[in-house]
Amino acid sequence: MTLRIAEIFGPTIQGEGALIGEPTVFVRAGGCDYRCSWCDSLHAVDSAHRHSWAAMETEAVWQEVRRLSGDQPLTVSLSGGNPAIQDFGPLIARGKAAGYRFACETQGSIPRPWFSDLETLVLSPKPPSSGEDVDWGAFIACRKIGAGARQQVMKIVIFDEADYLWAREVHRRHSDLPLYLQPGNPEVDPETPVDLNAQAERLRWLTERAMGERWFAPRILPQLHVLIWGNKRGV
Ligand SMILES: C[S@@+](CC[C@H](N)C(=O)[O-])C[C@H]1O[C@@H](n2cnc3c(N)ncnc32)[C@H](O)[C@@H]1O
Ligand SMILES: Nc1nc2[nH]cc(C(=O)O)c2c(=O)[nH]1
Ligand code: SF4
Ligand SMILES: [Mg+2]
Repeated sequence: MTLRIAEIFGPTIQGEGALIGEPTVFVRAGGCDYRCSWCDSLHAVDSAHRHSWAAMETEAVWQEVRRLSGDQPLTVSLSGGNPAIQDFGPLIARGKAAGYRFACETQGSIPRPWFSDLETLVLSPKPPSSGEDVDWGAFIACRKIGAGARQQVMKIVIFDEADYLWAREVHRRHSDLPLYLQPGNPEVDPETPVDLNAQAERLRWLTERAMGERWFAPRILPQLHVLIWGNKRGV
């Protein structure tokens, strides 16, 4: 199986959502069916960056994961781009046989049989500020396969009041999925420093908005890697 890979990096800590703080190696797939206005990983999305993506056999990806982890089993997070465009089934099988665990971050637009082989499926439907429209039929198909994973969670990025109200409504329809909210980071150029005070202010607004109306369903978290390294790539 040949895979289009934008980058493989780590070990680092998972900076977002349910597995925050977990030692992780990231495999970032090249290519995405979405173009979110605020995407922080355009180097894995925009075909202008295609030349920097590598065509790698599953075995080569696996060997790189082994090298980075020093052969110690840990969590491998499949992200992107949308990793669901490609077939990560063989990589997951290879890694699981060696005791590694797999997580996947996807917007939930393409269902894949290998979702059921994951430890953690993170579904991240996109709110109005992204400029994308969610195909809820596809999202529900992803959920159905994801039911075979050990856990399945939802993570929503919030930039503004419209996103917040949207997240409340989505949670109403999918209240059985544990929900994580994170404030959006509007500065995604890796060369420009992140304004951490402004990020803290967005987190404060989001927290007070939810607590103010006694909405206790979501866990609200910052992007830990952004606090540590800003928009640096490969961390
Ligand atoms: C780069 S995406 C790749 C995986 C998949 N395409 C997705 O969107 O779920 C990984 C995570 O980063 C989030 N994300 C992307 N840009 C962001 C930004 N500017 N601020 C906060 N989170 C962002 C996405 O919503 C997603 O949860
Ligand atoms: N440390 C760290 N945590 C992350 N969580 C989600 C990421 C992603 O871009 O998919 C990411 C990332 O790029 N780095
Ligand atoms: S779906 Fe994910 S990778 Fe694709 S453009 Fe949106 S945030 Fe970026
Ligand atoms: Mg990211």
